[in-house]
Amino acid sequence: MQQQPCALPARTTLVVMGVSGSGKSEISQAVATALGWRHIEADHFHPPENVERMRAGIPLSDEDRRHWLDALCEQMLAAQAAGECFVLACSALKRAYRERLRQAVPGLQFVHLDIDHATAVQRVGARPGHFMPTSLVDSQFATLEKPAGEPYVRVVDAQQSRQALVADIQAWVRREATEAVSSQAQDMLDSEIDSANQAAQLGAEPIYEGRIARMFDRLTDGLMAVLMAFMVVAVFTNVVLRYAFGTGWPGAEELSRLAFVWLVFVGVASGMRRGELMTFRMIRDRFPLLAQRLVDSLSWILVAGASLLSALGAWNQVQFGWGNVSTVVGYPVVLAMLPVLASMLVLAILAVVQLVNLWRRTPQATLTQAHVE
Ligand SMILES: Nc1ncnc2c1ncn2[C@@H]1O[C@H](COP(=O)(O)OP(=O)(O)OP(=O)(O)O)[C@@H](O)[C@H]1O
Ligand SMILES: O=C(O)[C@H](O)[C@@H](O)[C@H](O)[C@H](O)CO
Repeated sequence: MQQQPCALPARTTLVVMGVSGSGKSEISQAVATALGWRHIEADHFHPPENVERMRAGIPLSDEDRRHWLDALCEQMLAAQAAGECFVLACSALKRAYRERLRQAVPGLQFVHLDIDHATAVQRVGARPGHFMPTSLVDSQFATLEKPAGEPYVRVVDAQQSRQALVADIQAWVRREATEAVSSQAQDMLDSEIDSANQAAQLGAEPIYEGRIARMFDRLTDGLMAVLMAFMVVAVFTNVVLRYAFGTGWPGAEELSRLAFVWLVFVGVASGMRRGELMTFRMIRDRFPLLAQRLVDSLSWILVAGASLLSALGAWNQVQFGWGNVSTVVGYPVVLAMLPVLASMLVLAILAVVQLVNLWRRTPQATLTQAHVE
């Protein structure tokens, strides 16, 4: 059967292991055929001396198996280099042998054909012409270190029918491949989310610290608390008056709207000072350090420019609204423009401060500090 190029990105390598007579050769060949994977028969890579030893009833030693395992590693790597999945039939009796194979092919899967001594002896004895004598079955069991507990291992009862074994192994391989693919997909998704989180994040450090900053924070925090409390009380009072007493406070909506405008603009200035505004750095982070500084500088110049333009607009509105009053309460409408003007001026100043910071701090500090808004 012709091997298909191996399309699965994970769990594409399998060793069918066990003592002599467990059915490695036959079952692994059937599994390889069913999956369309390359079949590698480890017995074909024993040097002639090893075969002669076994024929003579002498168990192989670690040393005898060393070069054989090396040859098997080469075969597995060759299959992988050719882009083929493979099933290797190999006794792999000791943990150290399996580790040697895993070293060459990380993530290698093992199916252990677990068989009892009597069945193994019976099967080996019923194979006329094979070099392996039944006298060596004892030594096979003596050497065997079961793989239970090692990674990517399935133990199956080798006394089952051939069809049941092939179906079981095939299903396990497919399940493992699906799980590996979905966990790879999950990993990719996680890393996408991580990089998205890195791309859009809160600025890590405050722009400016010091006595004035502390005063500014106290002032803005206090102002926001008062505005918030006022809005809650105004809206709540109005609702209670309206539904409980059939009256109302006509100015509540207008004043809470005004408080909201103040809250937003005071909040923007406060958030900017603390470095808490959302920043996007996905593209900027791909530049070398110097280019990052230049991009950051340009970004802060744009922030300063845009803030100044907004301040100018707010100033024009202040002049225009001078003398005008609101319809319900009658407060001067410049009160709604003042927070915009003040906030935009603060933003422009902070942007200039940050521009200076950029070139005064070390490149590393600049890296964590920079905002591209
Ligand atoms: N599930 C099974 N039921 C009955 N007989 C089986 C089963 N699997 C394999 N056999 C038979 O058992 C004998 C040994 O099988 P096989 O040669 O595949 O084992 P092996 O583990 O590769 O042995 P060795 O390592 O000595 O080559 C063969 O005659 C095979 O037809
Ligand atoms: O590690 C081993 O002792 C050998 O690989 C044996 O398992 C034989 O090769 C096999 O049994 C003969 O078919």
